[in-house]
Amino acid sequence: MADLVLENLTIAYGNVTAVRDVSLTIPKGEFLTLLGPSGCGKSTTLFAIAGLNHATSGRIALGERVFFDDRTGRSEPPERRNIGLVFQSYALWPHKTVADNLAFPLELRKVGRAERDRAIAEALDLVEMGAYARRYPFELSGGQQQRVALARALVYRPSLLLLDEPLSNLDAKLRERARVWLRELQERLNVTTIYVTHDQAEALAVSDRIAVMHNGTIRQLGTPTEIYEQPSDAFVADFIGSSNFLEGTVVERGASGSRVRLANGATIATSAAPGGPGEVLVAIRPERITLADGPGENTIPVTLGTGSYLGSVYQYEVSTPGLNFRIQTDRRVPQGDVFARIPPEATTLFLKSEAPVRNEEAAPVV
Ligand SMILES: Nc1ncnc2c1ncn2[C@@H]1O[C@H](COP(=O)(O)OP(=O)(O)OP(=O)(O)O)[C@@H](O)[C@H]1O
Repeated sequence: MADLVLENLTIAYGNVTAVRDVSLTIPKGEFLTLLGPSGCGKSTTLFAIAGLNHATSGRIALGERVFFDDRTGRSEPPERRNIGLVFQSYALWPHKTVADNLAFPLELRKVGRAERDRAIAEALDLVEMGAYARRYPFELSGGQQQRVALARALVYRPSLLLLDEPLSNLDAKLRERARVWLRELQERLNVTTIYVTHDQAEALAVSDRIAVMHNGTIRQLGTPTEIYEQPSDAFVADFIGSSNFLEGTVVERGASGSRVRLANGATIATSAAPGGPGEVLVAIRPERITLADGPGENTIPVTLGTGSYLGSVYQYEVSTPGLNFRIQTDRRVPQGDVFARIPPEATTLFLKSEAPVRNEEAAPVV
């Protein structure tokens, strides 16, 4: 089984280092997503694997086949890497029919006519576009064009499939359906796939593993559950889903849990604190905080403020002197004084010095 291995990959454009010292092993058949904010180096990494840009240093190999190695000076040209690529823009040739779009990469590979026709029919069937072979791209919807682009990337049976935001031109509903369909197809073909997106919901839904990138480095590599439930640092906790970061000071440390005095003076039980200074951020997801009728274990009095309806849940701003955070509930709650319970097992502690830059999302006020 051929694993794709990136070793100490660094890619610079002049004095901008877009990717720094990235190492990653992707087993055969895995669906791995590179996820991160704009400019974090996702596409640069993908293009280096495809051979469309030149890595500065490091090594890229698929099993025994070395695509790039700066120590030996080896750099295989893109057309020899046998990689299927799909971009956000689809990049179909407008003057060629669907079948001719698929024929082109096979002609480049000098595949004979009979074999070519068979491969085209098979690839179009895979993406459920068999009936559209004679149409031109402008006669297809966005979703259909995206399927044709995928068929063109699969028609020569690539060893790797690289997808750069392939669904971002589709509307939200179609996009959701397309990702389920894409994942099913990828599993059926068992083709190793690297998917680039900045959409965390998409990444959580389709991936075997996610590599969360920031400033050209991988901040965390793990399954969607690991990334969501056990973020390795405050950047990941903030970027994936939504997190509150409550400032506090560790007053008691234990192997399995700590006690933290929050900025409002209340002391709560939390998960274990990191080593280092006692100033911490207690990260907790808004949906894990519950409302209680009165005081109790790990419960703090708060004032419930503005509410937003997010479609499936209600989100409220809550405050207590020195602390502001958000909670989510499945029912509408009147504004006023309430008690918020913070389950210790739902907290993750980070050093205060790691505080992320916040991105506030807008939602309709209820
Ligand atoms: N051809 C180039 N010349 C110079 N700098 C570049 C070039 N391509 C990318 N960069 C820079 O490299 C960094 C990483 O860019 P990259 O396109 O890999 O980011 P990305 O994570 O894919 O972002 P997006 O989600 O916006 O596509 C950015 O700072 C970008 O400005």
